[in-house]
Amino acid sequence: MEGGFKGGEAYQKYFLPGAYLTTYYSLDSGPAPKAEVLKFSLEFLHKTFGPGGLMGDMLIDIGSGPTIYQVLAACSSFLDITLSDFSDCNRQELGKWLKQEPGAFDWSPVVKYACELEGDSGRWMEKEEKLRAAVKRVIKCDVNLDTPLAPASLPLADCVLTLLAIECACCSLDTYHAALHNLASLLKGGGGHLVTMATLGLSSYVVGKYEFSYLTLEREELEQAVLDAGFDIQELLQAPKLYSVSLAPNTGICFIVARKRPEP
Ligand SMILES: C[S@@+](CC[C@H](N)C(=O)[O-])C[C@H]1O[C@@H](n2cnc3c(N)ncnc32)[C@H](O)[C@@H]1O
Repeated sequence: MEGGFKGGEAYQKYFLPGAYLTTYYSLDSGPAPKAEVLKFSLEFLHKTFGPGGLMGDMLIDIGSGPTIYQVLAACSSFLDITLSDFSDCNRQELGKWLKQEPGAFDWSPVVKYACELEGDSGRWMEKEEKLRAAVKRVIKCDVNLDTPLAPASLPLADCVLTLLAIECACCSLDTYHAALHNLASLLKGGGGHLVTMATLGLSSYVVGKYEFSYLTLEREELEQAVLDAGFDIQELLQAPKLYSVSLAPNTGICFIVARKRPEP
């Protein structure tokens, strides 16, 4: 990849929410690797947040981007959901869907799949309404700050969710470790959970005509970073699910559910 690390400012200038969504999140374009990754993610999230899974008052999704798939399962088990992202364009895109504005992305195929997993594909419209009601705010975040949600300040959360975002925000393994520590500070001690998903073996991915950097991680590096940030890993799922050789040539994906250790 030319030009090395491309962080938050590149997202502000060059990220195209619409292109990202149609490239990586259109389920109805038939069998495609990206659709398999999305379905696999929805299945993992259903298992994690579905009946008998994680629940609580407050969940904060970090680096939401323009997507809402990641909180479809959680909106039935958390009362107060915060979506957050570094980029203005992504927060605006989220607002379009939440307020049902013209031009909002059609998430209905994804919502229907999530409802199928819950054994109720007929109630997808109610699911969308439930999610809209559960999302209480969409705010700026920067994982590289020791107060990632500043200037907003929220009560400590029961769960921090972050998919495919920290790796885009960090230029090195050291900054990745620091970012996880920053996210740990948003959680209740001794009970708060981190749920994260990273793509393995990826160094960049394409949105539209722009190539964004992605911190290349192996499973062991991800695992160690979560442990070092003060978590005990409760579940780790690695899968050889691939995105696209031309757009995002990864070697697999990895999910982790971890519980924050009690403060010393
Ligand atoms: C690949 S997208 C992931 C979006 C979504 N979570 C998903 O699962 O598709 C990466 C996101 O990270 C955000 N980002 C980049 N730098 C960041 C930073 N320093 N802090 C928080 N988010 C950042 C970008 O704005 C972008 O929305």
